[in-house]
Amino acid sequence: MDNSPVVAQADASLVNYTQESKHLVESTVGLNSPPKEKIGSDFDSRMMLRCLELARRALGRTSPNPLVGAVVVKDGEIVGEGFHPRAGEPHAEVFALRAAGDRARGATIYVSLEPCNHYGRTPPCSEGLIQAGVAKVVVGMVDPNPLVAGGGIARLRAAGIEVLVGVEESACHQLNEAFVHRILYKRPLGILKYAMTLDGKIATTSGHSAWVTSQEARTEVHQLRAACDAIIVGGNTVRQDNPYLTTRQVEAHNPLRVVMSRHLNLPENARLWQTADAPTLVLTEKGANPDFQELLLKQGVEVVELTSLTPDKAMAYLYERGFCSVLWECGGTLAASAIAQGAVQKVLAFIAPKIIGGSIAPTPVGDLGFTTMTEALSLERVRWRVVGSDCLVEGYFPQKANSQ
Ligand SMILES: Nc1nc(O)c(N)c(N[C@@H]2O[C@H](COP(=O)(O)O)[C@@H](O)[C@H]2O)n1
Ligand SMILES: [Zn+2]
Repeated sequence: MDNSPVVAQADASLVNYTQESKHLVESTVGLNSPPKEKIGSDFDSRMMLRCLELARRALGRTSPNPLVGAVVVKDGEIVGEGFHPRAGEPHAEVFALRAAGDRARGATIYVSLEPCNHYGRTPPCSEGLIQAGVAKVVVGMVDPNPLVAGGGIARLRAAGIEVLVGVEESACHQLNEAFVHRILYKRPLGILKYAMTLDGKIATTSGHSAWVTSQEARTEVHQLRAACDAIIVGGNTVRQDNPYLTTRQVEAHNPLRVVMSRHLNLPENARLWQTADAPTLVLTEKGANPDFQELLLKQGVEVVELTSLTPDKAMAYLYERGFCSVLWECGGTLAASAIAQGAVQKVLAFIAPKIIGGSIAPTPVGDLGFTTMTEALSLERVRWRVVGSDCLVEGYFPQKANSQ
C-alpha cells in the first residue's frame, strides 16, 4: 500500500490562480520555495509581530476569514491599531485607519496579510488605504485567496504607494495556516491531537485514561481547542470518556463540538448534551435512531444527516459551513480512518513519561493496513518541546504542491 490516500484530497490545483499570482502565492505559503532571507528592518519585524499579537485577539472567531492585525506608524510612533474581529465585520486595516484618523496621511501601515482588493462582505481595503493617503504599506504575507492573490499589492503600487512584502512572513503564515489550507485545499485543516504514555497507550486495558498527561499539557490542549473551529470525536469517545470538550481551563472561545455517530447509539446523559457551555453538532446517517434524534434536538443539539458518514464527508460538510480548522480528539479507529482519508494534515502528540503496558491497551492510531515499515507515514516540519512533565511532538503530513 502506498501513501497516496493521505494526500489524495490535498491537491492545491483545486484553486484557479492566474499564472502571475500562482507563483506569488506558492512562494508565500511555502510550496516549492527555498528558505528566505530576512525582509525589512528590526523595527519592521517588531511592528509586524505587534500585528500578529493584535490578530490573535480574535483567535477561533474569524472563520472562514483569516486572523489579521494592522498597525499605523507615523514618525516612528504607533498612531493606530486594529484587528479583524469576525467575518462580516470590517477588516483589520479599517480599524487601524479609523484609530489613526488624519494621522494616517503619509504614514506607514503594517498589516499581517495582503490588503484585499475585492468587494466581499466588506469593500476593498486597498481603496481605503489609497483614500487615507498612506505612504507605505508593509505586508506580512500574500493573501492566497484567488480574489486577492497579489491584486491588493498591485493596486497599491499602481496608486504610487510603496509596498514591502514578506516581513515576518513565516510567522504570519503560521498564524493563518488553517485559513491558507482552507483556501488551497477546499477543506478545513485537520489536526489530530492525542495524549499517550511512553509505551504508546492512550488508556489502560480497562479503558481508564484520566489522566495520561500533566495539568500543564491539559491546559495547553484547552488553548489549542480555543484556536480551532470544531473538535470531532466518535461515538466511542462519548461512551467511554464522556468528555466536555470545552476550553474551561483558559476561559476562551469554545469551538463547535462534533460527534460522528452512524447509528446514534449514544448515552442519553452524556455531558456533551447536558452542558450548554459550547454548541454541539451530531453528524449521523439518514434515518438513524429518530427517537434519539428527538432527544438531542430537545437538548439543543444540532443533528445533521449525511448520506454516508466518513471523515472526508464530515470535513467536506464543515468546509461548507465555513470552518478553517478541525481538531480530531477521537480514538484510534476514527483517527486511522481520518488519516487514511486525508482528513488529517497536522499531528500533535503529547507524550507522558509513564509506562502502563498491556498488549491490548488502546493506541492513538488504529489499523492503517500497513505491513512493512516502508509504508510508515513520515511527518515533516517536526518540532518538539516540553510541556509540564510531558513532551509535545508536532509535525505535518507531506502535501502536494500546486501542480497547475
Ligand atoms: N488584509 C485583510 N485584512 C483582514 O482583516 C481580512 N479579514 C482579510 N480578509 C480577506 O478578505 C476575504 C474576506 O472578505 P470579506 O470579509 O468577506 O469582505 C478573506 O477571504 C481574505 O481573503 N484581509
Ligand atoms: Zn480588506
